[in-house]
Amino acid sequence: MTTIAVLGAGKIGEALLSGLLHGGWSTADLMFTERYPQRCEELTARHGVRAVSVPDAAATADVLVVAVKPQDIEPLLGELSPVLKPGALVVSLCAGLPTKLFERELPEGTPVVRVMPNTPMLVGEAMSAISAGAHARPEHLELVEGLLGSVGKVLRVPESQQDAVTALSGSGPAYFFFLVEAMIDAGILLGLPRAVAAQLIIQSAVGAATMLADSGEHPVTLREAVTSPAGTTIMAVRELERHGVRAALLAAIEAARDRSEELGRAHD
Ligand SMILES: NC(=O)C1=CN([C@@H]2O[C@H](COP(=O)(O)OP(=O)(O)OC[C@H]3O[C@@H](n4cnc5c(N)ncnc54)[C@H](O)[C@@H]3O)[C@@H](O)[C@H]2O)C=CC1
Ligand SMILES: O=C(O)[C@@H]1CCC=N1
Repeated sequence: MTTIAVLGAGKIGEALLSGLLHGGWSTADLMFTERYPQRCEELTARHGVRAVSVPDAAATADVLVVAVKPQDIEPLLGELSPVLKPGALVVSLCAGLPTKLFERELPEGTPVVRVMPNTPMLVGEAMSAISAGAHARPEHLELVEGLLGSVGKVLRVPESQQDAVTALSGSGPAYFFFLVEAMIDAGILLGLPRAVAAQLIIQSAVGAATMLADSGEHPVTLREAVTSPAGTTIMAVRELERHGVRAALLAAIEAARDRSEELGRAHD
């Protein structure tokens, strides 16, 4: 069995551990490192996975999944590089950071796979996009596909598309949460109790997402089916267009892509 160490078990690192456990992985094959002892205790209590040091992780794990903030990458790679086992695979979940940064800081020939996952990993519904570094072979990509396939869907993309992927699906869940939050507020504006508004909107989101995923229909077709001539929906759509919601989404996602590129350039 492949042994996985998550280096930096914050929000996404914990989501990966939790998703893998739900996907059938055993606690014996998983471990993590964390800089705060309290966080180690909390995660071990919650998931039964053991906390280890970076040298212990490097000595035992076949796959080292780096899940620290991009700003914290250099000290971690400085700690990892001298203890990394030859042949171990390094998987980065870090937004913006190119594989060449890892290849520069780690021993010559280290296979690196860059991944952009998202937090629905927690419920087995992640969207992850993966790209090979210079020394990653087909079997490394297959291993990562197997790993992430147990917590959601996986797509291979050229690394040049990873900043756009980060802006779309990496950050994407936040945009949906933002919309849901605003729509629940609209229910409050119309005088509904918060719990009622939340139930109405969350179930509508689940239903709409399931239709998008399962029907094979284009979103425009699905939206048109809700939009009756001179009905209620077209009145709302006119307001969405008047307030530039489509343009706002285009600009927002472009800004997220630009930030991902900037995070990478900070380590040139
Ligand atoms: N939160 C999200 O939705 C997503 C995050 N990512 C990427 O995942 C990475 C982590 O993001 P989050 O989990 O949101 O951040 P976070 O701040 O929740 O987690 C990072 C964790 O790393 C730990 N850490 C930092 N330096 C360490 C070191 N040297 N040794 C051991 N532990 C160390 C911190 O204590 C913290 O718990 C980032 O690079 C981010 O771009 C990628 C996709 C989605
Ligand atoms: O906001 C961020 O930087 C991270 C990367 C993608 C989602 N969260």
